[in-house]
Amino acid sequence: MGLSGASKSKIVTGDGGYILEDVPHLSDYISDLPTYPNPLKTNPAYSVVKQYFVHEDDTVVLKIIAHKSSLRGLHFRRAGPRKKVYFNPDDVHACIVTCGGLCPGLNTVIREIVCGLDSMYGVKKVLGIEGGYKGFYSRNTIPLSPKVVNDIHKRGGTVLGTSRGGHDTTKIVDSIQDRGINQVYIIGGDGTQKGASFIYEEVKKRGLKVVVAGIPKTIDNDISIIDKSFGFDTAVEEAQRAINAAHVEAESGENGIGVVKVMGRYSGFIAMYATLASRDVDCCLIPESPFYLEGPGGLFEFIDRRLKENGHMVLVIAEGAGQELLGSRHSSESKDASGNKLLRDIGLWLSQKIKDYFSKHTKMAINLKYIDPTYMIRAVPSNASDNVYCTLLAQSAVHGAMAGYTGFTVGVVNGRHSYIPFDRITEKQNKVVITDRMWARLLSSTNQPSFLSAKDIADGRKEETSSGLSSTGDSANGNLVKK
Ligand SMILES: Nc1ncnc2c1ncn2[C@@H]1O[C@H](COP(=O)(O)OP(=O)(O)O)[C@@H](O)[C@H]1O
Ligand SMILES: O=P(O)(O)OC[C@H]1O[C@](O)(COP(=O)(O)O)[C@@H](O)[C@@H]1O
Ligand SMILES: [Mg+2]
Repeated sequence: MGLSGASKSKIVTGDGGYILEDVPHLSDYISDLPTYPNPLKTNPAYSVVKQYFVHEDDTVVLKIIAHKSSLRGLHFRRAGPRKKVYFNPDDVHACIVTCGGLCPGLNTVIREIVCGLDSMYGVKKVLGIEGGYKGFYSRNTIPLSPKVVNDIHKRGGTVLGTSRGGHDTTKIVDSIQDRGINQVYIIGGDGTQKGASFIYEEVKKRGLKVVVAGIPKTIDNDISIIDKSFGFDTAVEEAQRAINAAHVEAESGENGIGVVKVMGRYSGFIAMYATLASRDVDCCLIPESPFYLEGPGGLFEFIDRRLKENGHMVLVIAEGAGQELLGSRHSSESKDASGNKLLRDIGLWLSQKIKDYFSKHTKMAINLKYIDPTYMIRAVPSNASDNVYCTLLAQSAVHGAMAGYTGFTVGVVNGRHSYIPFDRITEKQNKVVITDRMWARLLSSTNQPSFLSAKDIADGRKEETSSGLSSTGDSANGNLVKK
């Protein structure tokens, strides 16, 4: 096996086209670090475990579908406890920060980092950074202990507070250094993980023995590589409530139309999954699938037909869908503090357009109810399965940090917890692939128009092939399956 140290990423190659995209380790830039036996070995709770530690060569494959002639392809380091740790638990001073928008499960991840550090490794010093990245240099900190975080998983939001913007690498690393922090746990989405990568680079430049570990968060499920982000299931479940309400309203009125807007800036996963789960939805509109309103094959024609057939209909729209139809707003004011494009309210706009169309062009009196549950969906506590998921993610992050790995995001890849380099996580966003079988399943469940011409479909296929990623068409979650 050869190690290519020239590039930014740590690539290890092996036989049969095997590639390990490894994560950095403290020992890459600090020599002669002392190691300690992992205290899990003597932890009575873990005495039942047959194999205490993850083998140091264990890796997780990215491409799970293989052919006879397939290369073994890209792998990531498997997460989990290691035989040796690079920190004496008494010397650990950890901190946790949450950044970006809310997401169900944030408090669970905070809780389980604190409890995992304490119960598995005996680490007692953990600090909560208030209010996101800017909290490192402008806000207070909260000492966190298992007692302090005991009940927080039952609450929505984040007990630490969060924010957008304010990422100042120098000030953040100064604060880490001044406080003597040596493990930094950063919970946040794609923007946050980019920020975490800068923190890691600066820490390395200063030669500090500080681990930087990311835990990916977003209800939009738009983080690539990982199977699914925590809180997504909860968000979909919550979106169902709004869809149910819209259906009840629509069904009860004459020519009732229920319009529900859900989050999803660039990716329509919440809308797609909520639609597939509900079966009451007649049309689902997502950012990845452009649509048009008027003329043959347009949305108005479809709504008209559905109302005549069923007497009511439910439409679910992701906030990022159809933005091009609204026209652009002055670019100076259209970004948030983190640089994310601010979107106009497509749900409200579309509802008005539908009302206008029916009053001007038909004799049909419609009864439209617009429901916007966006913030309700992400402000709830995580459900049972997300709670367990958050616990495992937090523990994987703790194991990685104690083992001296750094510059990584922890994530589940094909069902296995893995350590993924920051750059890999942030290089592109996860999107619904509308030429994939999952979107076809949705189209077949709603019977809505695809709004695609034969040329659009052919172009989409060409694009996937040329980007080196192609869909097998049968992925379980509607993501690309990398070949
Ligand atoms: N390219 C970037 N470089 C450094 N920091 C970033 C970058 N993008 C976002 N951030 C920081 O990450 C935090 C969260 O980003 P944001 O985009 O709001 O949410 P999310 O992490 O959920 O995508 C903010 O404090 C922001 O300043
Ligand atoms: O109003 P806010 O707080 O900026 O959040 C809105 C955004 O939050 C999200 O739910 C998630 O965004 P992040 O993952 O960047 O936090 C987007 O879908 C939505 O546009
Ligand atoms: Mg983001």
